[in-house]
Amino acid sequence: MSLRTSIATVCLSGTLTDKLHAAAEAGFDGVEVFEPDLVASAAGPEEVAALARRLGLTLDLYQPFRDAEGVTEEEFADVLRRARAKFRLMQRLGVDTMLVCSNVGTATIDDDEVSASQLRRLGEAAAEHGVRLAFEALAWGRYVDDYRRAWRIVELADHPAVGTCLDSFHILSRGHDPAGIEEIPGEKIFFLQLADAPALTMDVLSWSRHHRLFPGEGAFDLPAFLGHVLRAGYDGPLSLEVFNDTFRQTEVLRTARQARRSLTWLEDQVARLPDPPVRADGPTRLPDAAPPTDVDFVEVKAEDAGAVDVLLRQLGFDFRGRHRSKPVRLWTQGRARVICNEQQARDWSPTLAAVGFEVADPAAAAARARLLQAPPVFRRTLAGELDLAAFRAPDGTEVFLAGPADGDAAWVREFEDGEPPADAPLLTGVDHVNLAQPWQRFDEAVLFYSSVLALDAGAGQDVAAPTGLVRSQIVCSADHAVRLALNVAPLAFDHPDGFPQHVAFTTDDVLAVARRARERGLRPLPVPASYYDDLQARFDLPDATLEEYAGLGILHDRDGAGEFTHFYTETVGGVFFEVVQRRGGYEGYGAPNAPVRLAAQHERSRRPGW
Ligand SMILES: O=C(O)c1ccc(O)c(O)c1
Ligand SMILES: [Mg+2]
Repeated sequence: MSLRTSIATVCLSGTLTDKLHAAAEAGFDGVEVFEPDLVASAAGPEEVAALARRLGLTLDLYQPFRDAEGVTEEEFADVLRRARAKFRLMQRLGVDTMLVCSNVGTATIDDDEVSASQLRRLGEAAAEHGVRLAFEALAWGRYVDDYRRAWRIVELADHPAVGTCLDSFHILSRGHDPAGIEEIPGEKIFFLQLADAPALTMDVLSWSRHHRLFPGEGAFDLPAFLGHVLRAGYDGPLSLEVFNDTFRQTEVLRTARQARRSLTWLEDQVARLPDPPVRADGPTRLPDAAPPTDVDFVEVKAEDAGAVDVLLRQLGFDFRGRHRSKPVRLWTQGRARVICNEQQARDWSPTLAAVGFEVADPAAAAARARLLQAPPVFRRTLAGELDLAAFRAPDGTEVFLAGPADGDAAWVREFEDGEPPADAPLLTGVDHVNLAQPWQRFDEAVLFYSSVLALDAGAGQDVAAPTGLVRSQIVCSADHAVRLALNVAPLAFDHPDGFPQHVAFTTDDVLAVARRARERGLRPLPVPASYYDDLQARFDLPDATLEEYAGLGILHDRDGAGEFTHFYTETVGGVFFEVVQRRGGYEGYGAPNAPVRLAAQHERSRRPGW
C-alpha cells in the first residue's frame, strides 16, 4: 500500500472537470480545490462533488482563504462574514479542510496573540460547519512568513479546528530548517503541500507563482523534507501544489501522470532514507533497480540510413550484418553499437530514435518503469528474437532495457552476414548521448530519466547558440558509466530535421581516430581559425599540436582535474557523432567549446552542399 496522494487543481490545465478526470486517470486519491477554478467552473459545487465521487476522488482541501489575521477588529468582522460564506460553500462541496494563508495584504498588527485570537474565532465558526482550518505561512507573508511562527500562532489559538499547513516551497525557498517540523505534533499538521523548484535567485513570490516543479525536477531536498513531516506523525495525503507556467498550458493528462510519477519517486526516495519514517500505509519502495551500467546500443531511424553507414565506416565501425527479419543493420566498435533502422521509416530523415541501456536486472528495471507509469513501447518481435522491455521517454526516445552481456549483447546474434569485429578497436564505447527536448517536456524528461532509469540530475547550464540559448542538463549514473545530456532547442530553431541529437563515442586516442577518419574521407565539422587562436591563449599549446588540431577539426578543454579532446562529424538529417578522449579526472563535456560547435553547425546548415 502507498501513501495517499492528492493534487491541487492549480497544477493542471483545462476546466475544473477536465482536471478532476485527469487526476483520477493518473491515479491520484484526491484533489485540492483551488478556489478560482471553482468560481470559473460551469459545473457548480454539487456537480463537482458528484463528479469527484463518481471518479473515486476525495476533495481534500479548499484553498486559499486570504488576509484572515493580523487585522483590525473592524476588518475582522468582514473576514468572519467572508469565511462563513466559504464554510457554507464547502459544505455543498463536501470539503472539510480550508487552507488559510498568512496575511500578505491587509495585516497591520504584528502580534502573535492577535493573529491567534482571530484564528481561534475563525476556528469556532468553522467548527460550527464541520470545517477545519489549516494555517500556512506564505514565504512573502507580511508578518508571518515562517512555518515556525505559523505553528506558534496555531498553538496559541489552541482550538481543535485550527491546525497548520506545511508547504515545502515556502519553507525550503527561504532556507528554513525543516528539521523543526518534527517538533510539531502530527495531528496538528492538517495538510501537507509539496513542490520542488529550480535554484533561482529572484523574489520569492515570482519564484513560487511561475517556477515551482514537481518533486524530483528541481533543486530542493524533498525526500529529507517529507521524512521530517512523516516522522512528526502527519497522516494526511501528500499533496502537490505546483504553480508553473508551462504545466498550465500542457495537455492535462500528461501533466497529471508526470505529477503522479513524482510522488511515486518521492515515496521511494523517502523509504530509502537512512532513517526512514514509518506509517501504517508506507512509504513504499519501488523494486530495487540500480542505474544502468552502460549504453547497450543507440538506434538511428531513417528511410535511407546510407549517409549514417558512411560516417560509421569512416569512424572505424565494423559492419556486423543485417537483421535476419527486418531492414535493420548493425555497426559495432568495442562496446559501441549503432543500429540503422529503416523499418517503418518512410519520410524519416536520420533521427536518433532509441537508446538501449544495459541494466543488472531488466525485469526489476521494467517493473520499476511500469510503476512509474512509463508508457510502454511495443515492437514486433519474431519467434526466437529477444523481447526487450521498452518505454517511451517524454521526448519521444524509445528506451530499451537489456541484461548485462560479456562481449557482444545477446541480440547481436540476430544479425547475419557481417564482418567479424576488429581486434583492437580505437573506439571503446559510448561516452554520452545528447537528446533534444521539446521545451515544454524538459522538466518531465528530467524526472523521467532520473526516476525510471535511477539516474542523478546534475546542475543545468545554458549554452549560447546563434539562434538562442540552449538549456542543457546532464543526467548520469553515479559512476558516470551512463551519461545523458538533455538539451532544449531555442524556440527560434526551426529545421525540418529537428534540433540535431548526437552520440559521443569514447576513445583513448582521439588523434588516431581523427586521422583514420580523414583518410577514409570524413569531413569533420569545420572549426574556425579564431577558435585555435583562443585555444593557444587559454592553454599555450605547442604550435605543432594546434596545427594538427586545426587540420582535423579537434577541440580541446581542461579543468583542474584533466583534459578533454574531441571532434564532431557533420550532421546528417538530425544526427551527428562526436569522438571524445578524456584524460585524468575531467568530468565535463567541453562546455566552453559548445558555442563554437553550435555556431559551426549553424553556418553549415545555411550552406548545404558546401
Ligand atoms: O501564491 C499564493 O498566493 C499561494 C496560495 C496558496 C498556497 O497554498 C500557496 O502556497 C501559495
Ligand atoms: Mg501552499
